[in-house]
Amino acid sequence: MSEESSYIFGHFGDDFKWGAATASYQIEGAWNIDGKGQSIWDTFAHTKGKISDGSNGDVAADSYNKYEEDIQLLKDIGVSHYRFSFSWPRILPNGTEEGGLNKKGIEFYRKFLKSVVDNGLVPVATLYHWDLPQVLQDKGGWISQDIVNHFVNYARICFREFGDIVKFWITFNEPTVFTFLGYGVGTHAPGIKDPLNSPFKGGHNVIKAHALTYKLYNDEFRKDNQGIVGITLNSDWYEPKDSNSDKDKRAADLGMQCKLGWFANPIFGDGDYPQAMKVRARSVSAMLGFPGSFLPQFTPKEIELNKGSADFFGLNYYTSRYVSTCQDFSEPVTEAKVIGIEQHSDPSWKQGESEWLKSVPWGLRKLVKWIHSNYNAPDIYITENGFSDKPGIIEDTDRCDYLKEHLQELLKAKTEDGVNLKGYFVWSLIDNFEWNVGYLERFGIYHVDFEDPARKRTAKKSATVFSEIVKNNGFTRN
Ligand SMILES: CCCCCCCCCCCCC/C=C/[C@@H](O)[C@@H](N)CO[C@@H]1O[C@H](CO)[C@@H](O)[C@H](O)[C@H]1O
Repeated sequence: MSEESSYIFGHFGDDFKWGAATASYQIEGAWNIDGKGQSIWDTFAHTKGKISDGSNGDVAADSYNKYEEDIQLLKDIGVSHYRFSFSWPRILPNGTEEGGLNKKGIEFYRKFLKSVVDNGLVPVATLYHWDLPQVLQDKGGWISQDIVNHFVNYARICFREFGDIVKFWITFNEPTVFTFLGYGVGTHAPGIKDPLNSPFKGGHNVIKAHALTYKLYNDEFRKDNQGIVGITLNSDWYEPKDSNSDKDKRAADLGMQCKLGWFANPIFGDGDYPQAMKVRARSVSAMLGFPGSFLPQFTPKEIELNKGSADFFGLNYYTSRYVSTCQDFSEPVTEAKVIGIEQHSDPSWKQGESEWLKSVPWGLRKLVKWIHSNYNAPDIYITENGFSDKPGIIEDTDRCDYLKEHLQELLKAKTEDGVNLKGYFVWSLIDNFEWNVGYLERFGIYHVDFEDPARKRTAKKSATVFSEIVKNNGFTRN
């Protein structure tokens, strides 16, 4: 089952962008400071039993106060771009402008952005990295149709307040994850368990909100601000368990269509959900006595709006799976059971500290090639890629190997396969709050001491290894 790989030398090209990524709830802290409203992650993490180590993001890496230091770290590793996210409730504590704009929140982000650009870095802003204002969740959150306009209005405020500085926008981070884990299995905020209905209703609203936000930028901001707007989707690569089995090949394709295609096909494909996903949703619905399909339908007008609503494809990649077919639908309902597949891994794959994360570099090359050929060769930015280990490791050899090996595969995809790869952002710049597992799994190339009130940052070995690749813009012979 192993895949051959070879080491190559070469560079990514002059226009390739290097960066590091973070997200507001995971690093900022200051959860109730300077007028910030409560987010669903504040509520969730403050609820006993939801986070493995009982922690929360109240202080996190304290980047609200230490962002200048973070910017210095970015300069130290030599990247040109910083991917961060705006906290919606820091800007709109009650979710909407009518509920009051938080001037201090706007001032904070303008100060932060000024420092980013004054230091010669390019800001890449994610509008939504999962911290929905709690007030909006109380009105139904992503399941409510009203959220579409609320999001577009929030986006308008960000374009208006920050569009002179921010030219690189990502509407959503990983919608499959926040809809399925947040509204399906309930391990993420807001903790709703309804695997066969709510994630798909929520996802439908996310796609509509994304497409309308893209239109908004085109109609009202693009001419003056000259920026780009895209979305970040995540996917594992699904490889047939037996490459000679047609059944396994179909299972792997179904996995790709349901996981990546769910959001990619409407935006980068024909404007609608993938046919295979629609068929699967109808058959699962029939099996469970759900009338029609749990997958909502777009109107022809919505399909037109969805189609082509991104200037680039943001991709987060962490791991891959071998896949075979599976008809088991016993409790608990998992993502794989909904899709109708069984997932397998190879014992030789290096295991991260996160149970779901195994290092499979060749999967990334196959994934970007798949995107290239299925969605008409879009510009692709790897907006996240990284490896987890235990707290406290500074000599993080496994992460160094992971980054080098994944960048090797990307170099092959770019130089040998002709994939339009435009940039790479490591996840993450610094150790941070890793959602439902708190601080037990670390992804930073800089260590953060969460016991220290000063949240001291220390470079790990991977910071040096990564910065060397950035400096060489690839892999050179010494
Ligand atoms: C009939 C159709 C059925 C479709 C069903 C599809 C179900 C999709 C379920 C998705 C669940 C995915 C769980 C995987 C999660 C990881 O990839 C995720 N943790 C990655 O998140 C990003 O990575 C960082 C490290 O975990 C994280 O800190 C960052 O904030 C995330 O952006």
